[in-house]
Amino acid sequence: MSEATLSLEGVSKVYNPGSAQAVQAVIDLDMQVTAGEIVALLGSSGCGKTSTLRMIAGFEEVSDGTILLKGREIHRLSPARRNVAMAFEGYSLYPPLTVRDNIAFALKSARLSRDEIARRVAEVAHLLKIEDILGRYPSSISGGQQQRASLGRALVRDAHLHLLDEPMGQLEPQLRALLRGRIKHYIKERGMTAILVTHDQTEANALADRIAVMEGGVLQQFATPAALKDRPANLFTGTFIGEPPMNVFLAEVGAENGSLRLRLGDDAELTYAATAFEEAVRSRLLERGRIAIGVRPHAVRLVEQGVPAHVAANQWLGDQSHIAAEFAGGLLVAVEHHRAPVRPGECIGVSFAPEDLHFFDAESGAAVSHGGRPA
Ligand SMILES: Nc1ncnc2c1ncn2[C@@H]1O[C@H](COP(=O)(O)OP(=O)(O)OP(=O)(O)O)[C@@H](O)[C@H]1O
Repeated sequence: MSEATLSLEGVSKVYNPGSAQAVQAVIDLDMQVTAGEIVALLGSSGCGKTSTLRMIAGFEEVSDGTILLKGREIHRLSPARRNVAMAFEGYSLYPPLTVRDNIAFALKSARLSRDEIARRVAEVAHLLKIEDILGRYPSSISGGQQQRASLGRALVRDAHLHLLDEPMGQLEPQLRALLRGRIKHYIKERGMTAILVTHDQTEANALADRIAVMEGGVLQQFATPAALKDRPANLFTGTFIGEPPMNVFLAEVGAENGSLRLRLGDDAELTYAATAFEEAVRSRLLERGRIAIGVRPHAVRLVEQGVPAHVAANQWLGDQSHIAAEFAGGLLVAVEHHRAPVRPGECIGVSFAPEDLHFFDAESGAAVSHGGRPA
């Protein structure tokens, strides 16, 4: 991996420190972003992703920690001196300027030639499908158009780092899907480094090389989309990433005659050949005795000889069936890629292949193993 372009070291943010309204928005965040990478900060509302972005941009003070950009400490510099371009969720376009002049503003300040400015503005306007509103003022265009103008104003700039706060939140799904592809291509072609904030997994998966999952101000995992799905670091990431969410059950672990038994509640038991799990995994499971099992809905198999489950609902979504069934004192969700002929009230058999099982510590939620191998 090449040298980190951006480095966050022990970064924390406390709003209203020392008062009754104190909020710990970001806690001891360590993160390295490599040159040319697109990173998504992903998490639910209030998890601290926007605070993180604003600290990097310089619109929010860092309460503790260090931010380095290309080896230079930037966290005490004014936003203008950081060489960071940001597209704001609230757009913040200059009202007296046309969309064209908004986008060209930073290029004029950087004293680029008139031709170069015109070329770049036209290019980014084409990219974002806003060629027809370049002559209009912010107050006379829609929210979605303002958002694209704000995005254009950031993307057009030369900067060490581009920050995009919910860059497509106002756009309808078709346009969003089109622009995702175009923006990724634009960023990659130019070797730009970008961080985007989103609460939309699809957007993070489509755009980002790596995703930083945050919750309660704490970075839960920072990994590629594939690694987040296949090897979630803890129960939070496991259940947050993936749609429908991962099924989770508590189990008592036992071993006898070369098999591993997982007892789920009073009425369900899973039995596997002990050799399906590496020795290190078996001993970790037996040591704990009680474990949380995670299995993704797409990995649930419906088989006649499976463990019994009672169908509560079966929804056909046009290209897949989502089946919810009462299982081990909870609800199990299974996804079938055909129209599954099962009805509410019916008893079905389910099974899980050992390679599809994720084990988590029942108390801390930390991952123990994935697919039979240690986490
Ligand atoms: N200016 C502020 N003063 C006090 N508390 C704040 C301020 N800005 C954010 N917070 C609080 O800090 C926490 C993190 O907020 P932040 O905006 O960073 O989260 P977020 O994940 O970006 O959420 P959203 O997606 O809703 O924007 C929240 O509890 C929020 O209420």
